[in-house]
Amino acid sequence: MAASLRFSGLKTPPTYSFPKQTTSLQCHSASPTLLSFAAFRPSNSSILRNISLRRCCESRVFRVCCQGGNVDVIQRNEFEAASSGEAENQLTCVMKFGGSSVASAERMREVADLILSFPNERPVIVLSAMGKTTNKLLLAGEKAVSCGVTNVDAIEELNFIKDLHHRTADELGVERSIVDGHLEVLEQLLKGIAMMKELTLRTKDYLVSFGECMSTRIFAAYLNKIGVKARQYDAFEIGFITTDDFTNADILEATYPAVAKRLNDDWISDPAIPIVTGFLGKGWRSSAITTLGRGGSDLTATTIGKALGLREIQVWKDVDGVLTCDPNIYQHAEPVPYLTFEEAAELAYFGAQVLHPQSMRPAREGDIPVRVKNSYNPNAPGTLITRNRDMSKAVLTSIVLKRNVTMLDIVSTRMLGQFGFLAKVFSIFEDLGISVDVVATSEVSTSLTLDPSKLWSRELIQQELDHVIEELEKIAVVNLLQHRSIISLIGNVQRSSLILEKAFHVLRTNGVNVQMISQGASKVNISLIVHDTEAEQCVRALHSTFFESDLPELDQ
Ligand SMILES: Nc1ncnc2c1ncn2[C@@H]1O[C@H](COP(=O)(O)OP(=O)(O)O)[C@@H](O)[C@H]1O
Ligand SMILES: N[C@@H](CC(=O)OP(=O)(O)O)C(=O)O
Repeated sequence: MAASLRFSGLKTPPTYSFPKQTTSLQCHSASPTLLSFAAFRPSNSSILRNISLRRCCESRVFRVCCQGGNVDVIQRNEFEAASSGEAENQLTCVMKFGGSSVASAERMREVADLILSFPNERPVIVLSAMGKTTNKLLLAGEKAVSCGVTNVDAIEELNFIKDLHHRTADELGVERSIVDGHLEVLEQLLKGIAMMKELTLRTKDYLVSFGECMSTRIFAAYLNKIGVKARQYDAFEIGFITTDDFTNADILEATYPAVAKRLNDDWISDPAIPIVTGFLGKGWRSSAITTLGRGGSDLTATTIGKALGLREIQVWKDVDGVLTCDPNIYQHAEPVPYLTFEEAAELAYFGAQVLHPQSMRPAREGDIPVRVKNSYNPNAPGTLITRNRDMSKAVLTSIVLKRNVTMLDIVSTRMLGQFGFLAKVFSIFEDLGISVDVVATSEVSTSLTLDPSKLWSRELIQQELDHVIEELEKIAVVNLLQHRSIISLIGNVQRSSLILEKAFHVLRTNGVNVQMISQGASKVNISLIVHDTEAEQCVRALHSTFFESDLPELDQ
């Protein structure tokens, strides 16, 4: 059976045939640069895979790409003829506001004004929980484990959360009933935790979901109250399908067409600004609520951006963009005007709290620019993250610190010439499901660091480490070094000699010994491992050298 390409949401959907395919393809988004499709299994309409249809700049064709390569080509003018008229009314961008941006009624009002100050945009809004609600929910859960059922209603954090959401509703002039149901269930859940005397990862995710569910309901109600039509969505009800890795779930491919279809269909049939919960998903096996890891609303936003093929993804924070280093470490950090997806991903992965580590992936795959802006200072230009940027003058872009890292020095017990040593070492980490961050290696020895977040999210940290070492000691002498920090120099590795020369000068002047260094395949990151106690001082000194004094003229 030949496959066909249907353009959903169009009044007279054209159909294209794909002679060699046996699936049907349904368009779920259209933008000037990217169209996304889902391939459906004809027998039961389940999603087979997503397909990106990208504009070929030179020729007047769109190219359909399947996993294995191109499967067919469509004339661009045919598509444009089919989709014209619809594009004018499509959703244009996604705007994500983090907890700091929606921390109070006043902040919510300012965010509403900010959204309305872009009359030409038809945005999808993604919100995090208000202020520190997620932390408070987790604390309340931990207290419930040991406080006894009768004392749950006295948990300070529960009362703080109730008060914050009631007060916010009152101040915005929306009914408290918009969150009352959630607050009641939240209290029941805490009583359940108190009764069971345990807080599983699955329950933790359900517990923290109340934060985003309530902030989005209040905000949507407020927009409607001031005459701006808005519709609230729980991400786990509109197709955010994830793995069942509670507290750290990954988004599955099926999410893109499902989310696009739901948001587009609703928008076309009854336009209202979508207000979507960040951070949350639904486990594909368990059907339970999952979360995408702390700070996961950024990932929700980029996922929606890619799913709908939007023009731009905006993440609104409480800082003037991505900065040259963490402002909590060094207050003279400066905004970085431009970054590539690769630089931003390294920066996020190596610990810059400003972006979720996985959030660049959908944006890069969809080639959708990400703008990091300050909701407290909207006129600041922020940071623009795109596929490419002019690197000819770039040396160092940002310095990132990841603290409390565990490092292992592993030396083979057999001497030179032993093959398979590294393979054995890494298979041990694979078997135990532990991620490795930075590696430096020779034929018979290797030093590596373990991803702290992957360890922290588990309970048996010490036992797990003991187990790793026990396994490694069967083939090597192992030295465990804790309380180390990774300082990542994100920048133009084409200039690595200059970066290293300056960095080592700074470190020597400050009497710091580097314990490991790695410049891997990534063209944007050099990692230095130092002791935790020296790390912040190093970052400040490096910042002064790279960003506050003139660097030598660069050869072009
Ligand atoms: N390199 C960096 N650039 C900008 N902010 C950073 C950086 N490193 C750490 N941060 C911290 O990240 C915070 C913003 O991220 P986050 O708290 O997740 O924002 P939100 O909750 O608004 O999404 C800033 O307030 C800042 O303290
Ligand atoms: N509320 C969640 C998700 C999130 O993304 O928050 P924020 O945007 O405030 O970092 C958290 O605190 O992790």
